[in-house]
Amino acid sequence: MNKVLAEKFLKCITHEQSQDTELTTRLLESLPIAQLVAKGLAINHLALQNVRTGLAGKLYLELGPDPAFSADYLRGEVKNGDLVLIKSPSSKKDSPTCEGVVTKSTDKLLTIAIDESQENEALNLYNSSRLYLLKTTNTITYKRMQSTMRKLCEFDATPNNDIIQYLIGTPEFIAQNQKLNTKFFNESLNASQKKAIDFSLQNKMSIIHGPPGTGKTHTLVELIRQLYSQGQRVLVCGPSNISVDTILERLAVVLPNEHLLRIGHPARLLERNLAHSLEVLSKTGDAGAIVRDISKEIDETIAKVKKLKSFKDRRESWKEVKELRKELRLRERKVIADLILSARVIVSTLHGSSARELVNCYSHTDHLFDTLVIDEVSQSLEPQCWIPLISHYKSNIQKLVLAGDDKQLPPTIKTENNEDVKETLSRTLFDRLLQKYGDSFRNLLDTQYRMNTSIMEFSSQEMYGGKLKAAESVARWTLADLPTAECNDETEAPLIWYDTQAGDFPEKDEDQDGASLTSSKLNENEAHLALFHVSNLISSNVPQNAVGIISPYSAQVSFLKKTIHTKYPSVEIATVDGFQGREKEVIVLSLVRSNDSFEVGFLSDERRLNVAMTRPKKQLCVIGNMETLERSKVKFLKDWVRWSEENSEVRYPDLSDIL
Ligand SMILES: Nc1ncnc2c1ncn2[C@@H]1O[C@H](COP(=O)(O)OP(=O)(O)OP(=O)(O)O)[C@@H](O)[C@H]1O
Repeated sequence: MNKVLAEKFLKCITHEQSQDTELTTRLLESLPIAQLVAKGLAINHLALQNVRTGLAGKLYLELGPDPAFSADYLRGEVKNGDLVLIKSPSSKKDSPTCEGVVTKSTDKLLTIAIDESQENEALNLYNSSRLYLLKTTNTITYKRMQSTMRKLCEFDATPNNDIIQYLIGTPEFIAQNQKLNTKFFNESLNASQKKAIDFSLQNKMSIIHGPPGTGKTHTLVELIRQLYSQGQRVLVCGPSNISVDTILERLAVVLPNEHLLRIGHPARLLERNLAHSLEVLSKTGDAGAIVRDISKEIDETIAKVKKLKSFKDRRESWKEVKELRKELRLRERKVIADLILSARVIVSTLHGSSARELVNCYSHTDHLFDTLVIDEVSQSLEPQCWIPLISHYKSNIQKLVLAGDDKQLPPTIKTENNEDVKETLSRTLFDRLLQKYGDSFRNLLDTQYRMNTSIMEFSSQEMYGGKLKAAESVARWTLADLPTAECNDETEAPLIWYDTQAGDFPEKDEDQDGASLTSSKLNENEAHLALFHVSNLISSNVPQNAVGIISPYSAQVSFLKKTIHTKYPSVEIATVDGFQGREKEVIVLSLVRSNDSFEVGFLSDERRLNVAMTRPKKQLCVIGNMETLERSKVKFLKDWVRWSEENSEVRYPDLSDIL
């Protein structure tokens, strides 16, 4: 059984990787550098300003604007954690190229961490001018999923671990559901949260289903505290750095900090979590003292190398650096193993859980973890969830807690041309287990602490079987309750819909000039209407930073930024994905689609819309053509329009008031 499952996933992951790489390559090859810069995929006209040793002995390259060009700031967008290639425009075969991770990005300086295997190339970049940088596909996650699936294939029989057997399906899982006498650290937890914790404590496997704002993180933190107090060692994972950093931040408030450890590249962590970073701890404080001296020596030698003119001299000095690094690694390995073995709660991304540092510890111990917690499981590919289980097979993990919401964003899948691959990968572990074991081990958190009841209501009915409740503290709040805001028609309404069906708000394609690979839609008048509504709110003293604007279309997001940021720079504008897991006092949702053929494109993705409409706390303002949605083929959209006609304040905007 393990073989069948693993082979199927292996095939799908390999296909997905090739699609992902192909799409990026197609874009990078088909568009000129200026367009890549415009699309946020490249930064041009760079010069290498400095090379230094950064955290964990990695080489850090600092790039700034090339003085040969007039601009003294960098154009383009990269963010911390992006994987990039730094290239020289030379067409020569051996022209230097480096791959690295962005660790810092400002208008004037980019810092890129690179692996020591690329040190020679990095130094040769000093001699090149007009460097540029391209964002690339991160192949590491694919490689880890593939090697995990290969290992799962290699077991002759079903692996000898209860959790793995439940996942693969040999024994039937029978849930225990008793009320325990748990002494909760946080007594303010609601009944559904306490029930979910009791359930997870008494069963080997559980799902905590957390709809928007229902305190999923709150519940996980209490559960981890309970497991910790029982003396357990817990591995906490999620698909992204931000998913696990949110939990770590809150754990740091309630658990002894010396028992918390974060695995992962420091460039990708939230700054406030750096104090728990394995890489940082192994370099600082008492633990790091034995490696600091040698790091200093490495830096001094590198400083010398940079001044050398001839390639031969540089290579000699480089050898010296390599020897020093070897010694550094030996010392680091000991420090790292000590830190891991003394930690009790270890936090990493799913693919980070197979980090060499962790797995190497099995040469000192047979057992690292008792429980595995996976958050945002509905956003994770199933093969990703297998990475910690297989990497820590030796630990014989006895408890698995999955948390997520199958009604919010699914994992991103790049494959478009193969339905079988798409279907296999889009079915998450959450979905598969629910289908297999029914609702018996799903624990729904049923009280949300974010939205006014009217904002929550449609989502609750359509997505959660009408089971969601609004906590008393939020059920009736509106923007008028903000300390600065005036009380008027603009601030008192929790739900507003500007219906644009009169015809003055046509959608259009972003561009038809060869960039069809990423072509998106926009609706300029909707953006002007958004500005109109935001201006009304701000005139009513709603603070700018309380306002968020969401559109499912990236072209509309760009146009909204252009239209709104000159006047209101602190209003946050992003796609739905940019707002997942976040909230704002008020959200303006620009739907864009407005056409006579009732085409709705992306809007048919109900999970994405569910995320968008559940971000606001006190007001949801929708801008959209009700007719286009109502006459589309999508039931969710038809239901939404009909429900909104009854339950929200519908306004009919007049373009002459707006422009
Ligand atoms: N039992 C509770 N009593 C009072 N407030 C609570 C309770 N549980 C959660 N909250 C509050 O609800 C809000 C959402 O909680 P949390 O961030 O844990 O939810 P989440 O489900 O992880 O959120 P998201 O929807 O972003 O996934 C927080 O402000 C939290 O303090």
